[in-house]
Amino acid sequence: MSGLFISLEGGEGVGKSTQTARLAAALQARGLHVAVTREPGGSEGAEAIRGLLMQGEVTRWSPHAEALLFAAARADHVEKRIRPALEAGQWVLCDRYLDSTRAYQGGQGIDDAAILALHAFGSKGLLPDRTLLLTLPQGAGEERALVRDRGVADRFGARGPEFHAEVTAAFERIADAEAGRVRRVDATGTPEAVTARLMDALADLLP
Ligand SMILES: Nc1ncnc2c1ncn2[C@@H]1O[C@H](COP(=O)(O)OP(=O)(O)OP(=O)(O)O)[C@@H](O)[C@H]1O
Ligand SMILES: Cc1cn([C@H]2C[C@H](O)[C@@H](COP(=O)(O)O)O2)c(=O)[nH]c1=O
Repeated sequence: MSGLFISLEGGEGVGKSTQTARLAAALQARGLHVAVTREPGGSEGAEAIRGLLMQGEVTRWSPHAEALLFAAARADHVEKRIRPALEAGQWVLCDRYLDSTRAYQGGQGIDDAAILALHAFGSKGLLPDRTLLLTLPQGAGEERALVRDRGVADRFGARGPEFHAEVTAAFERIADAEAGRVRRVDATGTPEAVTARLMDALADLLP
């Protein structure tokens, strides 16, 4: 039996980690077996690459090098963690996945076709069954993240508002182009309200 693969996407601080945990609990309460994971990371090798990607100066990696590192981390994560969980019949909830590369590295000029080619090579093109795109008014997520991180941003959070606006626009383009896979979910309001919307966006997949 094969499980289902769900990714949660969106810009900085929109509530993906909060909602990944809440959604897992809601699905478990329905008797489903759920594996929770995240990117970059999720396997031993990918977590090591995460350290390289998240620390240091904004200019530590070029956009091309970054795209390769994310693809390498994802290849390990898919092989060691995601595919085995799916093959064991689990629902895999992943906090960020391929669409984050398309939005963040795409937003720095890396061609979408090149990112998809790397994904085809590294991860045999594995796509989520459903992607939940959390949306907030521009800037609201970055503000939440700034409060959470007490003003100390990582290599990506430290970039300016224009960059984050481009990331949001890229996610929107993906959602428009791949409406069968990607569902937008309003991330305003209480965590409880957002989880209820996420469950609605999965209703057609639930047993
Ligand atoms: N519905 C909500 N209302 C208000 N605050 C929230 C809500 N959901 C999450 N938060 C808070 O906003 C901050 C960012 O949430 P979270 O870490 O889940 O976002 P994220 O999308 O995973 O962030 P990142 O993009 O940095 O990984 C946290 O401090 C969290 O407690
Ligand atoms: C998967 C992925 C992530 N990023 C960026 C987006 C975020 O700023 C960080 C991850 O931080 P988080 O707090 O764990 O969300 O990495 C990216 O640029 N490209 C990617 O493929």
